[in-house]
Amino acid sequence: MNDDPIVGVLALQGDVREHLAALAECDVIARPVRRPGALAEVDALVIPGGESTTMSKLAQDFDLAGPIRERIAAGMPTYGSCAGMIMLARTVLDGRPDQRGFDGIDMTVRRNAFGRQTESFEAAVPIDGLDDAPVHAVFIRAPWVESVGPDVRVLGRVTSGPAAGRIVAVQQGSLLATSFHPELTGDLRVHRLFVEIVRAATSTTEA
Ligand SMILES: NC(=O)CC[C@H](N)C(=O)O
Repeated sequence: MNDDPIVGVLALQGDVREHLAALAECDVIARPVRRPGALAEVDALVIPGGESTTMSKLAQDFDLAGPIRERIAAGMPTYGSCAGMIMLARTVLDGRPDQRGFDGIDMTVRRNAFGRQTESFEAAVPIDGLDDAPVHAVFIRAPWVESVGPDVRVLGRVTSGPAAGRIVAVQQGSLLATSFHPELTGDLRVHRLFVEIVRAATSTTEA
């Protein structure tokens, strides 16, 4: 029954198509989620990169903010990349005062943290659990994680340059977040890692 979990991609704004394409290659059923009815049908959710302030507003306009928060609190596996990481954070620095996330991961993130001169850059980032080679990480006006709570596992940090040591990949239970955009590179390992998390979570709840 769990052979093909249904993984939704929050489709309000951002690079939705790229995540749907990456997930479709990972042996799951990938679907856009734009309405509460579609959310109710998915086992897991991906929150794409884009602009967190816009996503926050649209989530409220589309009556998805409350239901997503509730599903996450109830254990729905969720992966956020870039703006999606911001939406999953408990605390956001340099956000808009009215922006509201889904309160998933016990962490503080800083929006647009890498600064103007390094708005976009690429770096090799070793990720815990993906040990064969570092991930080629694409950062676009990305957040970094300033601090994490005791239940959050740090999976990856920037290894060189002025931002060396900054946390850019984390996991808390079935919640995963990266500052960067694996959906843009064709490297499916982060999506596969998430699908493993989804399979583990759905098999325990339905066993
Ligand atoms: N590429 C991205 O997702 C950028 C995130 C954006 N800076 C935000 O605050 O939401």
